[in-house]
Amino acid sequence: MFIKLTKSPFSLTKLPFRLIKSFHFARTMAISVWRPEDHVPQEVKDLLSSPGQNHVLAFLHIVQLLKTQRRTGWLDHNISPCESIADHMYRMGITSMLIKDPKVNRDKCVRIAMVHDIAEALVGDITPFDPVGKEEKHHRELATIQYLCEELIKPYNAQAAQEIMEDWLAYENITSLEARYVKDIDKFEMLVQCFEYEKKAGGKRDLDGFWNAINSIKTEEVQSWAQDLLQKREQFYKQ
Ligand SMILES: Nc1nc2c(ncn2[C@H]2C[C@H](O)[C@@H](COP(=O)(O)O)O2)c(=O)[nH]1
Ligand SMILES: [Mn+2]
Repeated sequence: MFIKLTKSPFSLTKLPFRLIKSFHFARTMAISVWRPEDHVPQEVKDLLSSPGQNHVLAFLHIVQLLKTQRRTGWLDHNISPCESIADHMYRMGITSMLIKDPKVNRDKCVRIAMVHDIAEALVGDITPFDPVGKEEKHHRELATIQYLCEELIKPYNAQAAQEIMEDWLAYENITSLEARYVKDIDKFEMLVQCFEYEKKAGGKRDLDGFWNAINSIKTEEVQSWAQDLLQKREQFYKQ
């Protein structure tokens, strides 16, 4: 959907001609307004508009898109088949159960892991290098989680909608120790997967670009896992 800027915010008469020309271009500049509802599969729209509205089923049909969408970072490196978005979140959930730090609520980490990329069902898996950019990615993902919680989850279970929204925002804004751990596990799980793909390719695949992510890992416990992984990778490439 596009919005056309038709009203010029100031009179054109005071500007030199060269600017007027470019302003005409600017006037017709279109701003794309990305909306989650424009990316909902027709089957789900039909289900939501039918008399036998089933919000649980509609939501689960959207969650299915996490099971089928492959992770872009690997596709960009021609790794096929590769893991889906759901595969990534599942192993993050399992990893969260292993945290030893007694200050951490592990169950809360599992919840955050399970929902942190849920908006990608409609937004897609955007890498840090994607031309979409961080701001637009955040806009799309926030609009999507708000849509999922308000339109699909809340009509069935308002409390669940609130909790999922809170868990997603905690991750997005890193507002708790649990969110910090899950942010770290997000990168660590990706690096474990990266090493698994490197080993599967017999070391012939260049995935070095992923390993800078180790610098984003802030907690001591997850960083210790990552350092051990790095050592095993170095040994693998020495053999
Ligand atoms: N090369 C890198 N790719 C990265 C990094 N962090 C994430 N990614 C890829 C992996 C996914 O395909 C996609 C988004 O991942 P999220 O789990 O953040 O949704 O981007 C990185 O540091 N380097
Ligand atoms: Mn993730």
